[in-house]
Amino acid sequence: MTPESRADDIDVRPIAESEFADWLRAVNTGFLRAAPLTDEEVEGRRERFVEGRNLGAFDRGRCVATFRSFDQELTAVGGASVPADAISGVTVTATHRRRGLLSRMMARDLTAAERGDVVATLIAAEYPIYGRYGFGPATWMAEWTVDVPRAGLDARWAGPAEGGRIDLVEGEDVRKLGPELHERLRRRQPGAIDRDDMWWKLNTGALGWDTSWKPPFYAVYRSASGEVEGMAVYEVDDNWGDAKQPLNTATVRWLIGVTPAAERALWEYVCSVDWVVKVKSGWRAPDDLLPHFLPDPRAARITSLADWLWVRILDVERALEARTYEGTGTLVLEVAGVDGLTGGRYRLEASPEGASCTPTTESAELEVGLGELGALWLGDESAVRLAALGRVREERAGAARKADALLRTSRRPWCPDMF
Ligand SMILES: CC(=O)SCCNC(=O)CCNC(=O)[C@H](O)C(C)(C)COP(=O)(O)OP(=O)(O)OC[C@H]1O[C@@H](n2cnc3c(N)ncnc32)[C@H](O)[C@@H]1OP(=O)(O)O
Repeated sequence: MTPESRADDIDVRPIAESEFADWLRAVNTGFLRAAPLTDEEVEGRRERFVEGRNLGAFDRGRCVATFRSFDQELTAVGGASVPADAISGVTVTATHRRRGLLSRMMARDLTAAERGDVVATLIAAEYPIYGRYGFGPATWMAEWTVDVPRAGLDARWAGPAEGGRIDLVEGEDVRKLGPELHERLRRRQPGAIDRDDMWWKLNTGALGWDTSWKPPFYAVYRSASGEVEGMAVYEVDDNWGDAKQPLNTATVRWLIGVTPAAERALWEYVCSVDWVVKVKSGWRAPDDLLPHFLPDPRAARITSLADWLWVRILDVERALEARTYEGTGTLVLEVAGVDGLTGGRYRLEASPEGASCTPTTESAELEVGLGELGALWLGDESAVRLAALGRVREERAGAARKADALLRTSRRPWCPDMF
C-alpha cells in the first residue's frame, strides 16, 4: 500500500485546458454526482473554461480538488454594476478533505483584487465554510408554497388587467426575449448578477448533452403597449387524488417582472392554472410581494429561508463609493481584515448626491469584520443587530444606528440566480 500524500506534495495550480475533462470529473465527484460524464458534456462545458482561473489540486497526477472563478457583474445599491470575482465549483474529494486544500485554492484566487474586482461572490453549500475567508451573507432567499384553493383568488380570472397579456412561448423565444428583459431587471435590482449566453442555453434546454434537462412551461407577460415586462418559467408534476381530483404542484424555476403589474399578472397566472393546487415560488427575496398579491396572504407559507449570495469586499473604498445612500452623514469604520488583506480605517461621507470613502487616521466609530461589512454592503443586514450579537463593536455610542441609517435599504436585495 502506498502511504497517503503529505499536504505539501499536492500541487495546487491553474489547470491546462487539456486537463479539463479530469477536472470536471473531480467536480462531479466532489458534488457527489456519480453518473459518468459524456464527451459531449465535456465539450459543451468547455465554453466556461477560463485560462488561469480553473484551479485544481493534483495528487500523483489525479485531480482531487477544484475551484473556479469568473468575471461577474453584480448590481450594487442604486443600480451600478461592480466587477465581481464569482467563485463556483469548489470541491475537495472526500479522500483529501481537511488538509487545507480549500484554503490554498482560496488564497490563490483572492488576489482577484489585482484584476480590479471590487468584491468576490459565491453561493455557499454550507453556512460555516466561507466566513473564515472574509465572506458574509449579503442576500437571503425565501421560498413560498402557496395553498392555491385558500388564496382567495377569483376562479374566473382570465388574464391580466389593464390591457396586458400573457402568452406561452418556446425556449427559443425565451433565448430571444429573455436577455434584454433580464438586463432591465438586473440593472436596477441590488444583488442581481448578469447571465451569460450559456446560462440562457442551459436554462432553455438548448444543449443536447444536458441529460438532466426537463422541459418547463414558459410564460411571457406583455404590457398594454406590447412591451415584454415579465417572464415565468415553471414545471408541473402529475398528481391525482384517490377520488380523481387533480392535485398538481407547479414549481416556479424563475419569475422576473420589471413592473409590479408584470409580477402580479404572472403570479396570478401561475396560481390560476387549472389542476394546480400548490405553487412553489422558487428563490425570492424575503420581502417579495408574492404573498400580498393574494387576497389571503396566509395561503403563502415560507417553506425555505436561508442565506444566498455571500460577498467578500476586496476593495473597501470602491465598494462603498459604488453604491448610493438615501441619507446624509459620515461614518468612520475600522475594518478588520483577514490574512492581512483589505483591512484598515476608512471615512465614509455619504449623501444622495454621492459618496466618498477614504483611508483616515481619525478615531473609529464602528469596528466591523470584513464578513460583516459584506453582509451590510447590499443594505440587508443591520449593524444594530450585529452589535447585539457582538459581531460589530461601537467605539462611539449610537454608531451602529447611524450605520443603519446610511447603509440599510427600503427593499431587501435579491439575487435570483444560482452559480
Ligand atoms: C461556492 C461553492 O462552490 S460551494 C460548494 C462547496 N463544496 C462542497 O460543499 C462539496 C463538499 N465539500 C467539500 O468539497 C469540502 O469539504 C470543502 C470544499 C467544503 C472544504 O475543503 P477542505 O479542503 O476540506 O477545507 P480546508 O481543509 O481548507 O478547511 C479550511 C478550514 O475550513 C473548515 N471547513 C472546511 N469545510 C467545512 C465545512 N463544510 N463545515 C465547517 N467547517 C469547514 C476546516 O475545518 C478548516 O478549519 P480550520 O482552518 O479551523 O482548521
